[in-house]
Amino acid sequence: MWGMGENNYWTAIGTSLGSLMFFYTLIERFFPHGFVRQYVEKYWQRILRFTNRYIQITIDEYTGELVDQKNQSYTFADAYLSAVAIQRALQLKAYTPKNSNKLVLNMVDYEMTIPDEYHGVTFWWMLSNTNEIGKPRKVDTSRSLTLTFHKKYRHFVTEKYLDHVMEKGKEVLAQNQQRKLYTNSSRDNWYKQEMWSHVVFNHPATLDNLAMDKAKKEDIMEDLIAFRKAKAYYAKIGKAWKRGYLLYGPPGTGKSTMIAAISEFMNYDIYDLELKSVRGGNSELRKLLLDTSDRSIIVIEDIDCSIALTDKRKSKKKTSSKKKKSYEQRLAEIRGDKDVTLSGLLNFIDGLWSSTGGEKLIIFTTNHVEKLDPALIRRGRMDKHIELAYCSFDGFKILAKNYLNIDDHPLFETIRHMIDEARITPADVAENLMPKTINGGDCSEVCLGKLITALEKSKEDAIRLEAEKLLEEEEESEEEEEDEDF
Ligand SMILES: Nc1ncnc2c1ncn2[C@@H]1O[C@H](COP(=O)(O)OP(=O)(O)OP(=O)(O)O)[C@@H](O)[C@H]1O
Repeated sequence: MWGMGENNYWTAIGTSLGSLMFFYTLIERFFPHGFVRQYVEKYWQRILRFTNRYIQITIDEYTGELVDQKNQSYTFADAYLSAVAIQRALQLKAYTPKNSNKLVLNMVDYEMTIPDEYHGVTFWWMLSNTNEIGKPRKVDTSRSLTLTFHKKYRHFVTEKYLDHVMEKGKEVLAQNQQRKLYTNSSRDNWYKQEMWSHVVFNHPATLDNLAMDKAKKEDIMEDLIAFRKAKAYYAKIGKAWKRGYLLYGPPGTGKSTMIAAISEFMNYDIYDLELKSVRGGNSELRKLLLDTSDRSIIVIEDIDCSIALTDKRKSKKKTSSKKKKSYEQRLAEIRGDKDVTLSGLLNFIDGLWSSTGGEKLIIFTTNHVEKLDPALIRRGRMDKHIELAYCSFDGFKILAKNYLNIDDHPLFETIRHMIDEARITPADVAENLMPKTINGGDCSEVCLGKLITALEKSKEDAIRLEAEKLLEEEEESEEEEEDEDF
């Protein structure tokens, strides 16, 4: 009898389990993936709330009653959670932001729980349309994010986890945004009180396809990565989170291309500051620079041509050019334009800068590094000096890969022997490697042949230039000797 009863008992359990499995499979079959899990988690979070072992933190979408008082923390946490939701394959909505052609995935608008794990601790986030469950906010479209965690992790959350959420959220936002190129040279938007106008920046240059020695490139990448991670370090040493790069080298060696590549690598916007267009002098420069956003690169190209290189030299220049002034100078005089001075620029780089937030690179470029005032480029202002040189064999190989999609060719050996002596710029190498017709055929042989001819010519030119220089020097020293005899 007892045996029979036991059998019935197990049969009943088996049948119940079977039915449960059947219903669960049916629900999972006909409802979206994760439907059951999502609802269990949603109520689980509410249950946790009523035990006194758990703490909840709410981040509202708006800081006040008005919709324009957007809470930055909400924006970052929202972006972070969207990324977590993607990883966990939860339900998402897709949209394309204004001024962008990128598809962005975001959390759905109704109540939804997202579990997140950080350093082995599980957190629960809930997106809701109300401030507190059951209490609607005054701002119609208001939403909030509620974080639930065990109270033993209180310090961990406030000291580590929330910082992690904000940092990662910023990164996600930056990846979703398109880079912009700002310029101050057009005054089209001044009536709107906008000092900078911008276009979407889609330059194809990357540090990978930049022709440059491998070791030098790696050094730059390491420097940039270290800078990006150095927020706490800069705060600790009490310095503004900024870094200055000086790019120098002959025309066509890739200074502008490198700026575009750094912008791509860091995902920073570029502010192309045209000093000659700063008509209001140092005070306008100050306003312009205060109007730049964090995570950006401020570029002054051809710094030697943009500003009088020392204030002293400038005043000399002024007196000597009294008789013969250019049309632009006359125009500036009549308009009452004020000059940006070297001391104004230095003052900004050192002092003012500290009050403008953080994570900014400032890049100067020049073809004539020897002309620059040492005060302008001393370490601490321009922390890293990068020479963009004539094309090396390493650089050529990158260009051959970019333009011809080849890693090797029998003509490479000839090029290896010639390229250093030829002193040819990457721009000239690129010009020769560019196929003239795009017919899909392999034109490597022809393009490499063209490059070899260009290398021969360039080498011949370099020799001729050297001979002329020697001749000039000899003539000068002969003249000096004659003067001494006389
Ligand atoms: N190092 C490089 N790697 C890849 N392409 C390059 C490089 N240098 C130059 N080029 C090619 O040559 C063109 C001109 O280069 P770029 O304008 O960057 O040179 P630059 O040094 O800034 O010149 P300038 O001093 O005249 O402004 C670029 O559009 C790019 O196609």
